Amino acid sequence: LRLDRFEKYPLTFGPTPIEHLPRLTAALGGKVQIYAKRDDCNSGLAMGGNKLRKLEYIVPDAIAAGADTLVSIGGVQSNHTRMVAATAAKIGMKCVVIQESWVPHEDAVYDRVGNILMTRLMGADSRIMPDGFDIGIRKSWEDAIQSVKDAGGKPYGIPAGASVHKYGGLGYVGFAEEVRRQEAELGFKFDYIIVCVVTGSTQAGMIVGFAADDRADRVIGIDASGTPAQTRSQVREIVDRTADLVELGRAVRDDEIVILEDYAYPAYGVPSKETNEAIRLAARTEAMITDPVYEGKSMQGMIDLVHKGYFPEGSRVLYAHLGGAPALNGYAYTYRNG
Ligand SMILES: Cc1ncc(COP(=O)(O)O)c(CNC2(C(=O)O)CC2)c1O
Repeated sequence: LRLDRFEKYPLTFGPTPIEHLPRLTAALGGKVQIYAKRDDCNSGLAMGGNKLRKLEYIVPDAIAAGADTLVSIGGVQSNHTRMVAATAAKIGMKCVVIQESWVPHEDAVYDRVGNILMTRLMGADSRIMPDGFDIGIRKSWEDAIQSVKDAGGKPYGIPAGASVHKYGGLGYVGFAEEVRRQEAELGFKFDYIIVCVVTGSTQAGMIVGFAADDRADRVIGIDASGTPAQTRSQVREIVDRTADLVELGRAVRDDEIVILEDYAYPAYGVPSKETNEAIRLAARTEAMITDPVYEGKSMQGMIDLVHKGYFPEGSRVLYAHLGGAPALNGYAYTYRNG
């Protein structure tokens, strides 16, 4: 795949570790081997996470454009806007982030802790807006870009999750290439990769990357948006754009895009009882911290799929941990009793 033709600005420590999870494997019956790839531990920038892999391919374009301000968008407890703020601080640009009201929250501290606390600490201009959840292009974001221009700045717009950005899928094509190199060292290949999907470019990049060795349909997306049709069409769009950019050489078929919709309930950013049980199981068997918005739901999905026998006995399943733990602080009330 022609990934090498794209400039990468280093924001991460490099390849992320793959670790076997023996106690979680045992807790799920021991017939499917569970591993995790720790993209949640990928950088020293403000607790890291999946968006930094994407931003490594986006930053060179922002610098080439002569921008002085990164402008992005997410919910109040967005991990993405926290990582854009971190990137701006690290490369010496200013940052404006729109934090829309994507989650009906029950905790009084929700808009003061975790991701938004760090975003503010890193000097970003974080603007809370009343608009509800939607992964698409928002007027609030376009207005923020204009406001930077009106103030004489040079804005560089990064859409939600850096997903529909022209280079949004490249980072996770690189993830697939990295996994292939690690598989060569491990002496085996993973049968499935589990990934949380919302704005789509994480899974879309993986699909293109793993299509190169005919494993696109082994990338199992667990929807956490609660708007699966919109998420699926965004994944489709990003797969096609990214496949062209890296010269995959073939079209990815619709049936190769696997997105499971059964775990996003009750709504984006609202954990179910099963989500909370999954978060506790991973924490108590492997001290692996997942969150109620994203990774808790992909963990819930993986656990359910194992119980349902979705993975043939002996399968090796790679859980992509993409970050998200800081948002737990906005759910302190939910987990007050552990
Ligand atoms: C920890 C974590 N895990 C998975 C995802 C889903 O990734 P995609 O948006 O690329 O599908 C996010 C995204 N988060 C968004 C955010 O604003 O934080 C883009 C929605 C995430 O933060």
